[in-house]
Amino acid sequence: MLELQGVSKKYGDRLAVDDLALAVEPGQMFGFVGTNGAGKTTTMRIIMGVLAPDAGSVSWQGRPADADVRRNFGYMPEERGLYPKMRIKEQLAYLAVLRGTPKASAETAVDELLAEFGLAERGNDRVEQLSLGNQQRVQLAAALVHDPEFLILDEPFSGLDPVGVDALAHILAQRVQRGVGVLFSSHQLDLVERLCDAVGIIQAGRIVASGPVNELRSRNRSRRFRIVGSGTSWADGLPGVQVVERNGTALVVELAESQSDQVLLDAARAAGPVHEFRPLALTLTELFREAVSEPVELPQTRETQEVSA
Ligand SMILES: Nc1ncnc2c1ncn2[C@@H]1O[C@H](COP(=O)(O)OP(=O)(O)OP(=O)(O)O)[C@@H](O)[C@H]1O
Repeated sequence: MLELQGVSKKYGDRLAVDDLALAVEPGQMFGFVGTNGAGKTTTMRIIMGVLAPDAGSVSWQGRPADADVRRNFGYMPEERGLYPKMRIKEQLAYLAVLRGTPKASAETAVDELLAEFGLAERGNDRVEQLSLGNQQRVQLAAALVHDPEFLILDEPFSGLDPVGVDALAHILAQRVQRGVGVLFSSHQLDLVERLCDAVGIIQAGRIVASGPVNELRSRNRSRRFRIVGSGTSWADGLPGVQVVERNGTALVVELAESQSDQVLLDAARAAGPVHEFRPLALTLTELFREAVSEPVELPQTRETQEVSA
């Protein structure tokens, strides 16, 4: 298990990560989500040892994460960082050797990865000759080439078209099936919801919600209900009830915090027989909105800091 405990990091007097704790199991796909500047990249850099935290610890399988432990990690940094002019095969083999893979097995691993990524024919091309989607695949290949047990991926899906997203998601899902843990950041909540078993929602450097998506759903009561009854006009003008969707005799409504679901049910029954009455599962977007709705003072942006510095 990858575990972070009490991790804090300041840039000057700006607190970017604040007493952060999270845990990701082997074989788990963990989505790390938060608004711009929430502290995702900083956290991932701390996990990889690129940045030192001011406080707290990072451990893997119970061992403090030192350089040795981190050799088990594969990393796709925000700033990417492949050499655009170097040939793909050469570059990947170089990275594998750098991380301790013997040269002969590095070359085999590169060939296998390129075949898996549909890039077998492109091994002798330079990175800059590839499309953005293919460059992103090579970036992922660079994170995978030494067969790591854990992957830290900073926005791996950004800028990809739906085909590219599916290709990358498929490759990651295969690794997860083999027991590799994956922590990736993303702003695409629908994608995170589709791919991840668990999520961590970060706001202003703090984890405001984390855990398996289903658990988060059951902890947060939905305010949306689907009702199939007699007509739909009975819901009009009901205090604290907003009609979201009508379809024949089916209705989806959003209930205000102040309104009780029992009042809604009574109103539906007063209009005639009710055939269905159920809260709708929260989407990750709704969970996210709920989790970040607590007012937390947002950190100054990098730009603001630079201007005021
Ligand atoms: N090198 C730096 N110097 C000063 N402040 C920084 C630096 N790097 C990040 N910050 C600030 O720290 C906070 C967290 O930034 P970070 O990049 O970790 O967030 P993020 O969640 O990855 O954001 P995004 O989704 O926009 O990539 C922000 O307020 C940012 O402006």
